[in-house]
Amino acid sequence: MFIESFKVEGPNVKYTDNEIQSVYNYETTELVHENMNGTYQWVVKPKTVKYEFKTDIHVPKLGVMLVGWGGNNGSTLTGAVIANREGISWPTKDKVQQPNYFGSLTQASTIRVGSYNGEEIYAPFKSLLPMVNPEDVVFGGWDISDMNLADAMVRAKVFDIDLQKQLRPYMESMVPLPGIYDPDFIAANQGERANNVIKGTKKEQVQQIIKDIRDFKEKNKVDKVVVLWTANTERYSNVIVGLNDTMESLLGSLEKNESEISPSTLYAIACVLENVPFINGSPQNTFVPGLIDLAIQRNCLIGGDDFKSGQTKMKSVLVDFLVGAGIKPTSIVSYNHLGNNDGMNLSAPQTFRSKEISKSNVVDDMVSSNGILYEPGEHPDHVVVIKYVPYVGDSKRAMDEYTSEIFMGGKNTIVLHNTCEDSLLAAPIILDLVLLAELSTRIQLKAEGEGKFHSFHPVATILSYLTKAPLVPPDTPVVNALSKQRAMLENILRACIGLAPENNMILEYK
Ligand SMILES: NC(=O)c1ccc[n+]([C@@H]2O[C@H](COP(=O)([O-])OP(=O)(O)OC[C@H]3O[C@@H](n4cnc5c(N)ncnc54)[C@H](O)[C@@H]3O)[C@@H](O)[C@H]2O)c1
Ligand SMILES: O=P([O-])([O-])O[C@@H]1[C@@H](O)[C@H](O)[C@@H](O)[C@H](O)[C@@H]1O
Repeated sequence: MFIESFKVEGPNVKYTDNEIQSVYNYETTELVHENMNGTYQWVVKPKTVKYEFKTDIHVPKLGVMLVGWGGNNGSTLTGAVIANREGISWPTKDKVQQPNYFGSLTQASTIRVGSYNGEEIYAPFKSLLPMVNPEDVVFGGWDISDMNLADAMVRAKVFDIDLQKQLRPYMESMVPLPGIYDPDFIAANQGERANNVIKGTKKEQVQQIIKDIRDFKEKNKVDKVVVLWTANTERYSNVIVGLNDTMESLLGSLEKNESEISPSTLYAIACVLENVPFINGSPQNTFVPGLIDLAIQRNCLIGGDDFKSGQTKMKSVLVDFLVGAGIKPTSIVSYNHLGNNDGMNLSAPQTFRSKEISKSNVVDDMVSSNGILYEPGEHPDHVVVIKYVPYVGDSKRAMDEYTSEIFMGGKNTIVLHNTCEDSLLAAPIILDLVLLAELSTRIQLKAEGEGKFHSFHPVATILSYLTKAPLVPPDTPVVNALSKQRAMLENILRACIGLAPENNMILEYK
């Protein structure tokens, strides 16, 4: 059964006029490798750590500034939120289509709250904690192309024509601010659209981005801004000692107008200096060590990398299932072709390499979790291929082949064909990223023994369900398995309202 909302009553939660306070006993383990009579024994010791959480329940008026606003993803998300807000429906050859948020974890998924008269009861994921309503979000942003959002929507060829016609009046007045353009970091084929760029030194460009954020905040009277990169994939920046390896070297390089600082890192510097959360939806290493250092020093949320939307999302499910079932993937071949501008940009070797890295590392944690199947250092053959085929446009076609070793020398091969519709999968993920980033900045926590409440670590691992290559703090494990990422997120939000993690035991019925 589905319920729209619920309230928790119990000793572990208190609702006040300003916040939700909770107490959560974090049940974990501590491992020791003990020498017991000459032989070493791993000893696992259950450990309970008491946490306190408090969540500010005042939902702000949120501004979302997209870098690459005029792109397929940016125009698609903007149009979709308008369609939902205005209740715009449109005829298709099958039916009259209603707007929705399908594909958004926060807006279209549910969580189990318990059983009632023998029936499982589910509630909206977004009912866990007060979140921004997407239809209250004010969108803006930058693009190196000056095309207005209505024309950009046409260029994207994502929405049905009748929907585009109805959205045009709302979007044609939306014009992206000039962006920071550096042809050295994206494919040369992007040059023809770069007619809307910020001139000046890199430092002057950063200062302009900061001014843009302040002007946007003032003009739209928003309480908070979150910036998200959905611009084109850049090549990796070279990480060089003295250039960008520390906060000081990065800021020093900015002063010296060093060419190796990428546009995405410049936007990120501006956001961190302005204490505005910055999320990277692409695979490049925007967050060079110096930027991470700066974000930590300024306690500003950063998150990424690379939206996990289709082929890789499926991979982080399938490999988790196979390895978890004791089946040994030995060969993973992931091919896809697409015809949108992202695909054109990825046709350049240096930008493709950024995407190849993020799409390839996603199985590492699952493989290293099973020493029965894999020897130390052993891993499946893993190939990623992306081809640009203009005709298919945004309708990316992914084809995967998974070959595994099974019982007694057997082999199993799974072949998938996945028509991903790139922007219709990515846009709801962008929405979740900005809403969850904003929510996480309203949560404070304190473990027993810590003197005072503090925010989550600025490197927002909490967003990892939504990214191919989760950015984590130094010395933190990377988890890519989708089910574990979703459970982590849900259980942290459950802890904020005094609910235990969903353990799926349903002991009462065993
Ligand atoms: N399913 C998906 O669509 C998906 C999944 C994961 C990651 N991504 C990533 O999301 C990004 C956007 O995808 P898309 O399909 O919307 O691409 P797109 O090419 O349609 O849009 C990118 C936009 O960014 C603009 N741009 C490029 N460099 C800029 C800069 N420095 N400053 C401001 N604007 C700039 C371009 O003019 C373009 O309008 C890509 O990097 C892509 O790899 C997409
Ligand atoms: O998310 P996913 O489907 O694994 O990966 C996708 C790639 O296969 C595609 O070529 C690229 O254009 C998208 O940006 C996205 O990164």
